[in-house]
Amino acid sequence: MLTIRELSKTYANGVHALNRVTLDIPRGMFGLLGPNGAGKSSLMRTLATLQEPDSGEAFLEGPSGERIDVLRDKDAVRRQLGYLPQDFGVYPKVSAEDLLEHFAVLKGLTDRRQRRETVEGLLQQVNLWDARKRKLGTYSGGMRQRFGIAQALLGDPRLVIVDEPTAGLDPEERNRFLNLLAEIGENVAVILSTHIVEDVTDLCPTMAIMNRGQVLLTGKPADAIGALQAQVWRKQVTKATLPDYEARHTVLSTRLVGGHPVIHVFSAQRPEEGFEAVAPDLEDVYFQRLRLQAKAA
Ligand SMILES: Nc1ncnc2c1ncn2[C@@H]1O[C@H](COP(=O)(O)OP(=O)(O)OP(=O)(O)O)[C@@H](O)[C@H]1O
Repeated sequence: MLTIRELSKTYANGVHALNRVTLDIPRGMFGLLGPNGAGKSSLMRTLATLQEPDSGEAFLEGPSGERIDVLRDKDAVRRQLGYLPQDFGVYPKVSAEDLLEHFAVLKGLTDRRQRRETVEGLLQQVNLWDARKRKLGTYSGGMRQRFGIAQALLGDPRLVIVDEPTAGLDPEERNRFLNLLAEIGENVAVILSTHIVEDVTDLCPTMAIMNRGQVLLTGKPADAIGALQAQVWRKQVTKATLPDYEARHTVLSTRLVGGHPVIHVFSAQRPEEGFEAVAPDLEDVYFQRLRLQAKAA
């Protein structure tokens, strides 16, 4: 659905935000996972035609199978695009229904009856129908994000980009929001950028891990997890000995369990006495890739 080739971007301050990013993004949910500053927003903004890369290409498959040049044919891309930016702001004194109606006009839905049907349908789809007359300023974070998805879906986009949408949502709102995205992903390509590993584990059939402008891994989460089989080991240690373990081993993560640090270590063999093998998960994959990159630097 979307092919990205060798996209690079260096900002005026010298930061390499994108370093030859190459990705193939199919229909369905695609998780773009990376820590803060990885370059996710730079990539999302580039695909949303809001900023220019220094070099590289990107092509989107159009409704009749035609190739749309994302970097050159911006209007054609925008007609196929729904975008929920990281800092999506709403007018607090306006109702959801009125603002969505307003966005629909901007999106070119000129026929009044058709527009009303679209707005109603979207408010129902994102479960805000009962709250449609309320001012957006009274909405919870999750409701605001669901409103953000409604505006992104105006005009039946084939590509939906959502940038860090679950940050700051409580678990219930987060689940609700992710379920909504999964439903949308049945028909179109949805790129979900996030630094929350579970967002990707729970619902993305394909994914990429990104850091410092580079793609460190791309593929199916299950394959990446499978490749780490029998190479992740766990041990409970003390706070005092933790730095020694970190010096001797590739420590992927440290978690306090009952006040004691429990470490996950990446190693082809049992690192030493007292370590037990654990089934790897996507968090192990994520940290292993970040550690490998740090070592190579
Ligand atoms: N307009 C800009 N000018 C200069 N540097 C920038 C600009 N925008 C982003 N950066 C820098 O580029 C790098 C990548 O930023 P980007 O926002 O793309 O990352 P991110 O993965 O989306 O992280 P976050 O979740 O914090 O937004 C960071 O080091 C950031 O400080």
